[in-house]
Amino acid sequence: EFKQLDCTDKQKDRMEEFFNSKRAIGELKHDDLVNICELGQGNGGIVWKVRHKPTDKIMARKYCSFINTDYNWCNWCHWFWNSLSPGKSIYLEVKPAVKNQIVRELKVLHQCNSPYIVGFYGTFAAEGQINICMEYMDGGSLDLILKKVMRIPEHILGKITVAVLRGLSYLRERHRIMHRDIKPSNILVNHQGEIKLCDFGVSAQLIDSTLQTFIGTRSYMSPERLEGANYGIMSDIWSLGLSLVEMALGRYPIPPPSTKDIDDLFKQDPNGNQPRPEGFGCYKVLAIFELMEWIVNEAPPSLSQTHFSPEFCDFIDRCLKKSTTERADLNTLLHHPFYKRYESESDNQDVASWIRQICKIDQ
Ligand SMILES: CCOC(=O)c1ccc2n[nH]cc2c1
Repeated sequence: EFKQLDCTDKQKDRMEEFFNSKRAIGELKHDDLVNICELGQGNGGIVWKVRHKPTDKIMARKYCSFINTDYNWCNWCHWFWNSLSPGKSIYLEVKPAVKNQIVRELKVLHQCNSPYIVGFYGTFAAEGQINICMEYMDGGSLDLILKKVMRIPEHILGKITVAVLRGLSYLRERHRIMHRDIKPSNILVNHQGEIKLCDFGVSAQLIDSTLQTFIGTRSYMSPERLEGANYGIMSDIWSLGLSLVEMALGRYPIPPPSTKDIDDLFKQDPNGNQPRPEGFGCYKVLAIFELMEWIVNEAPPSLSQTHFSPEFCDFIDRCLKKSTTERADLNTLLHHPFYKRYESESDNQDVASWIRQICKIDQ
């Protein structure tokens, strides 16, 4: 798979362009950045769209929010309720020495350069928070895209699959790390049709300082990880499979919707680009612990050939095997017919026009 780590000329040009803008920016300083608007709740912090005043460059800045551990009882209650809110993970307060270690470890992000990984401008500590400045992706994350359309069409999901598998390959081959948190909100897109991963676990200390409690109402964690067993890249494969089913159906697929529910969804809106009505798919949302029991004990979700190609259905089945010995590994998936069908078209103009139409980005 080393060959697929090569980039097309267009990708090389884009990466060269990014390096040049990064060099022009130089050392990032807190006072050089001005907030424009909030982009979303990343894992462990809020993500802002910011402008770098000296160069006018637009970036995304994530604050890693820490809480102070010298909390008294009421802080603890605040922390406890806060940590149960969807989508947020809470970092434990770390001593300055440990915070410096996190900033040091995050510097590895300067070496994470791939067309499938969101660009990194730098990290710095300010006002007791760790800031991570990244490339701005004007299409946002796929969970936000999924709120604008009923579901994502299979040919777009094919391109997303190619980008995620290449991003995972890059992280494994060049940095010997897994992602640890593949899900729609950590896959970003832009109006040029680029699809990139963000929020991967590059800093071991930052991971240790993050409460590994089950945050929020959904879990993309694999059965083995939920059971506390050892987990690795195969856990990312499960998360990819679950994310693809959610984006293909337009709703979190556990508990699995009935065949009739799915047929109704597709009858209502065959190509799935109607905006999602309020209370869409108001199905029984399982409590987080019920959900995790379901993932560990029940059959995994799957797609039906009524609405999806046999290759896509088989790809999903291979990703969502509950046993890691049966689950397909990265190399197997890089040779799967569903991946092969999309790996050759590299310029993603179909993705670009789809994103522009949904996000009403002209150009
Ligand atoms: C909701 C979580 O969003 C992020 O973590 C994130 C990271 C980098 C980005 N660039 N453009 C948008 C971004 C969003």
